[in-house]
Formats: sequence, C-alpha cells, structure tokens
Amino acid sequence: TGNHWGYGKEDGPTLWHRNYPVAEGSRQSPIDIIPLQAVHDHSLGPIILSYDHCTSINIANNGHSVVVEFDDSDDRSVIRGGPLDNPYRLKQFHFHWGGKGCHGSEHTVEGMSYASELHLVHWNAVKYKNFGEAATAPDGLAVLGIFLEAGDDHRWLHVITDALYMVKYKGSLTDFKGFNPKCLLPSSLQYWTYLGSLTTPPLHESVTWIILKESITVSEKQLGKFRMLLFTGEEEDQRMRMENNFRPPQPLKGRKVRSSN
Ligand SMILES: Cc1cc(=S)c(O)co1
Ligand SMILES: [Zn+2]
Repeated sequence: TGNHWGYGKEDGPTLWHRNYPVAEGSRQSPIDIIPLQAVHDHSLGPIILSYDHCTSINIANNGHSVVVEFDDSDDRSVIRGGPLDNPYRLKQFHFHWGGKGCHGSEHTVEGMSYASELHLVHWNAVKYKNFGEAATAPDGLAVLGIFLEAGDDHRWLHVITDALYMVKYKGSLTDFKGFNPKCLLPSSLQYWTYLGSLTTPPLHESVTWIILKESITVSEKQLGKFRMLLFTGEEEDQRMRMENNFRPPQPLKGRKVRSSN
C-alpha cells in the first residue's frame, strides 16, 4: 500500500522504481568500487571528524534498520574536509547487514561484499535549514560508509548490540545517551568518494559518499544480535527477521570515483 517498501520479493530493491522513479537515475547508490579505476586526486585533503561533543539521543528500529539519532541543533559534531566544501552535521548512524554467513554491505569492492556496512549520515547546515531540506539537495548530505568484516569481537560495538533487544520490533525506540561513534572508526581515514544517493527510498540524489578503505571487524555473535531485530511490529503476527537490508550496487553511469592519497 502507498509508498511501502522493503527488501523482500514483493517489495524489494528491484521494485522500488515503481513508487520512486529516481531509482533509475544517474547518480544512484550503492556502487561497486574498483580501486584501480579510482582517480587519485591530490587536491583531496583528509576528512576531519569532530565528534568530541556529539550528543546521541536514542536508538530506534524504523522497520528498515536500527538507527542512533543525534542532537543536530548546532555544529557540535561535524565532518569536514576531503571532498566537502562545508562542515556537515551528524544526524544519525545506522547499519545494513546480511543473513547468516552471507554478504550484507551495500558498496562492494571489486565485487566483494563485507558482512555489514555502517552509515554515518550528515547534513549541510550551512546551506540548508534542516535535514529534510538538505536531503533533497544535490550537496545536502554527506554519508561516511564503514565496512564491517566478520572476525573478532569489536570491543565497542557491544555497547550497541547489547541495546538491540530493547528495539526488537519496528517502531520501538529507547534512550541511548553518551555514545560517541568515534570508537567505531578504523585506524586509517583513507577513503574513496563519489556523488550518489540515499540507498533506501526516497533514494534522493543528495549524497556525497565517503567510503573508508579500511574495514572494522565484528564477530558473528555481534552480527547475530542485529539479525534478532524484526522488520515487523509487535502487533503483527507475521514475524520477519531483519536481515539482508541492503540494496545491491547500481550502474555507475559515467561517474568518477576519486581516491584520497
Ligand atoms: C538518510 C538515510 C541514509 C541512508 S544511507 C539510509 O540507508 C537511510 O536513510
Ligand atoms: Zn544507509
């Protein structure tokens, strides 16, 4: 009904173009990144993350992913530098992941998928008055993508995975204060960058993507806790585990991917 969408056979990524024709647009995400075809742009400076005074507010299950929201009423936590002309305010972060043992990331590297992908979503508060307005502008959003590779336990991710039981059902939300996503960054901030879109409807072509080359590791146990989340609400009798909530790579359509040094 209406603009309902999901990741199943009846409502998944191959059908989103029916309600969201931009799905077949010229700057859709994610994409397959081919490192050797990326252009080394020496004018690309380092990305700078100023998260020290970030204020996380809550963690929620929106029926598509699990999202941690931040206070974005001022410039307390921003990303700047790299391909960005302005500082962009941290608004939320969320994840995309697979089912048991299979892939789950949205971006791929030479066809290789990771187990999961973390998206830190920021908006251009210099040019736009709120997130909603920025989300429809070509330079409105900047999303930092971090690959999660199955391996050892991540020493800080348990703070998130231990809270997931509280947001099992679609529409659930709970306090989540004092979390700083700086603890989820890999040691290197080397990145690829390109112009793309949201990877979920409404698929707005408003995102400057910054994908870190180095992944972080998470254990199968930690990934298993993400898979205990449900796409469905408490009141629904059909329980559907939240997994494989990723869009496959989209056509590059002539875009250039640039690489930091
Ligand atoms: C704003 C936003 C960005 C991404 S990448 C997503 O998956 C959902 O919502
Ligand atoms: Zn995302």
